[in-house]
Amino acid sequence: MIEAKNLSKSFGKQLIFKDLNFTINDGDFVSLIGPNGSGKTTLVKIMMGLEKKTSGVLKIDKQTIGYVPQFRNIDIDYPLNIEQFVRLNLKFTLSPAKRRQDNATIEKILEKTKLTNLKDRPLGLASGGEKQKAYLAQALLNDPKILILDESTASLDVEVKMQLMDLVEELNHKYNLTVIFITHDYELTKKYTSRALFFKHQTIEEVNVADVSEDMFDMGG
Ligand SMILES: Nc1ncnc2c1ncn2[C@@H]1O[C@H](COP(=O)(O)OP(=O)(O)OP(=O)(O)O)[C@@H](O)[C@H]1O
Repeated sequence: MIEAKNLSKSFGKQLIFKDLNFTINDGDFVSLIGPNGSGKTTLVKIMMGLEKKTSGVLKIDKQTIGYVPQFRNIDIDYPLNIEQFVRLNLKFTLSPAKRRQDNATIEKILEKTKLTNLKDRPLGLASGGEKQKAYLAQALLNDPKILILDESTASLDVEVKMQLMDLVEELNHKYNLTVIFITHDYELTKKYTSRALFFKHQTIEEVNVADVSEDMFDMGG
């Protein structure tokens, strides 16, 4: 469970948000929506311990968080294949027993993310959706209880976005994985998320997903 009480953040004199109060329960599939610059990424950075809050309380049960970034293309000559890329998040070990365990973990994760048949494909030659699945697999490596998708579907084709989200939805259902989805995508918010937290005027408001409207994603700030 994640619980914020009067959580505030400023960068110098710039107030980003003030007195946020919300709870995210285990197994929730929540979207964080709102205009550019409203503080969505800043909030998840605070959750991940990458950024300091200014005041208030943020309680997160001691649990690992997986993070999937926005899609960025990877050069065609990137040296690793999909399996090697997913392995990057493993700690290097010389212990044969630990290596066997790691191999089993990798196999399981590739299966979970439906990458088993693609594991030898050079990442640079993989499609956009396959690359995002590889990032997802990496994020799942340490068995997180919370998965943060930071605009992870942006710049993917509609069909590919849906495939990635179907997979995330399956993980959410099967493993009660909490999903926090930062997005500017109206359709995906409606289709996949069960709760929406709307960043507006330096605060957030819980909105029924049925009442989410396109203007809430206004890019104008
Ligand atoms: N390290 C930093 N130092 C100073 N200002 C920052 C820093 N990080 C973010 N900001 C500012 O904080 C504000 C909120 O940024 P943030 O990235 O959290 O917004 P966002 O809602 O995720 O935006 P977007 O939808 O465009 O990704 C912006 O004005 C940004 O410029």
